[in-house]
Amino acid sequence: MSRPFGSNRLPIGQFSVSVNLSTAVLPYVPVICHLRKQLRSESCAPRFDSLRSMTKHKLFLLRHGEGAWNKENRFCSWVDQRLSEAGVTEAQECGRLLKERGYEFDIIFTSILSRSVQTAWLVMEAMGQEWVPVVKSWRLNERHYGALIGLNRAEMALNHGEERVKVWRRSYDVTPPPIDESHPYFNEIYSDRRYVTCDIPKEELPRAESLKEVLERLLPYWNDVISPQIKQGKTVLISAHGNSCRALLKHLEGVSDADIADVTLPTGVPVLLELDDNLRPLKARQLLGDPAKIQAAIKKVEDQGKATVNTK
Ligand SMILES: O=C(O)[C@@H](CO)OP(=O)(O)O
Repeated sequence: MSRPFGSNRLPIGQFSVSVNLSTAVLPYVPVICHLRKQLRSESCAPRFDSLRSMTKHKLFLLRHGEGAWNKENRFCSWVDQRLSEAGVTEAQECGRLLKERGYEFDIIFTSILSRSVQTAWLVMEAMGQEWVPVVKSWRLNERHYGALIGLNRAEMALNHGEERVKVWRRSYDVTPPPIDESHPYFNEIYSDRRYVTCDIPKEELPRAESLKEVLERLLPYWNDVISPQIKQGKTVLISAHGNSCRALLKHLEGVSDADIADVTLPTGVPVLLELDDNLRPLKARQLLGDPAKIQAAIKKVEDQGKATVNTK
């Protein structure tokens, strides 16, 4: 015998009752249709997007450990200095701290300057994660300080005033005078083999950069290479420089042109950013480590631009 559409027998204990499902479900049909429509509708999509976009990604930015010229208070920029003894210790301590807190990296990006590569190695060694792939690009290099390269900041402050030096060091869109062939470090920089490995011809590499110009050369690399890795769920460490990290922070956190002048990063202190799926920060950046030591280290970097400076 054929059963009428929608009718069924519902077991209730040892009995069963005949139910006409179409009658039982009928009052809920408008609600079900509404819900189905809502789930499919455009207006529903952003709600799901915003849920999805809450997914947390951890991104770590690290300014390399102290380099020899940080200690001598000279603009170092594209001159390839290795870490000082203190810089080696800073990088190792940074690695130990990250290990203690249980962080693990899937990929590391560095500039092509030795101090950022060396820092990444020391961090990974201290973490016991030496196997993690390291990818290098000139686009993460320190800002090109042009003709200021090699000069002593305190002497510059004496000759040109502290304000002028602060503008050169920390403003967003002021480009220092360009380096030219007569500069004592011109050949050392532009005849270095690493600069023929770049994704643009050597002749097109910068001769001086504002922070804005750093961001402009860094952004394509961030968008095309680094951020897809983060979106795939990888935990990324960027071991770079004071100003390349500041440029990226400005971009990710939407820091204003004026406020970025007050952002200073100390050497060897990891900065943790928690990002959603659209790579927007979910909370304020965290500088990891002892807050008092971090404050003192920030002050030391800021004071480098004073006319009299204690570099101890
Ligand atoms: O010397 C440089 O290239 C940078 C730091 O690495 O200097 P400043 O802190 O003055 O931007």
